[in-house]
Amino acid sequence: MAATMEQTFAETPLHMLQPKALFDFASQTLGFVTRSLGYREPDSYSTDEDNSLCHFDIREKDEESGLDIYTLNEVAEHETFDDCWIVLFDKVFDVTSFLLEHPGGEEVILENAGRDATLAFRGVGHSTLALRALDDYLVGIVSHAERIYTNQDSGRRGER
Ligand code: HEM
Repeated sequence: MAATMEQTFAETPLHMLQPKALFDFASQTLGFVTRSLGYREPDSYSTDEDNSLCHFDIREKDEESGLDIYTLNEVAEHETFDDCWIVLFDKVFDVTSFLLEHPGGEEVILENAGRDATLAFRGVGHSTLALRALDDYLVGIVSHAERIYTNQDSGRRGER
């Protein structure tokens, strides 16, 4: 519904208003104008998912895979039972919902929470079933400079 101005202010000449009333008038006018221009309180931005104007996705994507790029520092922010990411073969996985499902128990994954778990993962000798299960938890790829396995030139390091 369109915003409307208070009737009382509209009917009273400005010079007749007391300071308090003048202040109210000014803040109402400002509120009216800002709402008309589409301004909303910052809190309301997150709840309005339909408004695409308020949705910014500025994360860089990997050209080759199309995956979101994360630095290892960013991955390290997700190191708890409620928010657990790990890195396997340079890919980033959000395994939070998998922790309690993991046949090997949640502890072994939590020991590697927020970090590269490739060596631990490979050490167990996971089955192809386990490898396929990874897809469900993929959220991104490690930044190019920090990749160990998937850089095209990683095998040539040290030649220069
Ligand atoms: C998203 C990541 C992971 C997935 C999807 C996954 C999946 C699985 C699956 C399906 C199994 C059953 C055995 C098999 O099929 O290989 C298993 C067992 C196991 N996993 Fe994982 N796993 C993950 C991460 C890890 C990590 C990071 C570790 C760290 C050490 C780990 C350690 C184990 C262990 C110790 C077992 C038990 C092996 C046994 O009792 O024989 N897993 N995992």
